[in-house]
Amino acid sequence: MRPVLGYFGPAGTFTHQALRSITDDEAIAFASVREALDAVRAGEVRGAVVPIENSVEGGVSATLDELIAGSPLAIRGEIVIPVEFGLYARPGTELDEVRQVLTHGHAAAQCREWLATTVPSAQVTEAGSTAGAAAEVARPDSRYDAAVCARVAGQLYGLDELAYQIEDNPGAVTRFVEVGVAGPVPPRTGADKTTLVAYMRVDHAGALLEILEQFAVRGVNLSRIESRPTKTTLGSYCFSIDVEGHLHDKRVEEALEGLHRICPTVHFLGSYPRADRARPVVGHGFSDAEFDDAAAWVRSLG
Ligand SMILES: O=C(O)C(=O)Cc1ccccc1
Repeated sequence: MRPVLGYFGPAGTFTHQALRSITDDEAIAFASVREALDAVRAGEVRGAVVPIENSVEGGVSATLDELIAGSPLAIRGEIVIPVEFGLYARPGTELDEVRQVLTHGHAAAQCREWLATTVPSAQVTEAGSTAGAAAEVARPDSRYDAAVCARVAGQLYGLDELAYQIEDNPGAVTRFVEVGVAGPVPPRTGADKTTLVAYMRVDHAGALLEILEQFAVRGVNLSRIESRPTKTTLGSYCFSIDVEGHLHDKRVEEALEGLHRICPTVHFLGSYPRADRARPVVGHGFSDAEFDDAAAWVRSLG
């Protein structure tokens, strides 16, 4: 295995910026989330950084699906960075000449209003990534006039900035995760998150409520829950869930035991330190000491 990290590239993607915020070491770009995670599974890289959630668009489906698509992977850490977009074109292109815009779907969604107002006649086409779009626009014979991407990508591929901060929701952030092969769970920091995927039974009413109850009755707060189709039949869903806490917190451990009892399948995708280092508020009756005390009391009953 090469002791390097992979990332969703090419150079200049927001994912690349997220990676650069944690290391200056050599890293390998992959053209898709799937290729980056496949390289982790194949042992070609020691881990990979991929986008997972955006404050405007929600979950990144490719990542949520690929994380559970093959041999077990685990999230080792998260990175949250602000995302600001610009419109970049080959030198000489004016804003009113822009007819064809190329960008990643999440970028298009976050700049939809600005594009519709400022370049109303432009057609927006989805690219594999924002930096890939910039690289394509840089080709002299490209059929695309401009790319929506990060400023670093515009500069990297020799494009001119036609506009900056074109996002419809200023202050948007994207969350990225560093993923490795599943192994021992890192120790608790006191400010951790746990990611898992729970499959819902479809044979009776209230199955989703039963999943949520496992957390609620143990005082475990969720920071994200999203449904994803299981890809088997119409109407069959699983839930991708982030919980506040670590596998070795008693309340999380017991919630996972509860899920295991009621769900046909549960994937554990890792416990890792939160990017914001915020410690969860543990309600009365839900601390480790209170769980231990309760268990000791039951044992003492005979
Ligand atoms: O295409 C990129 O640059 C990515 O890293 C994916 C992405 C796209 C838009 C917002 C955040 C991340």
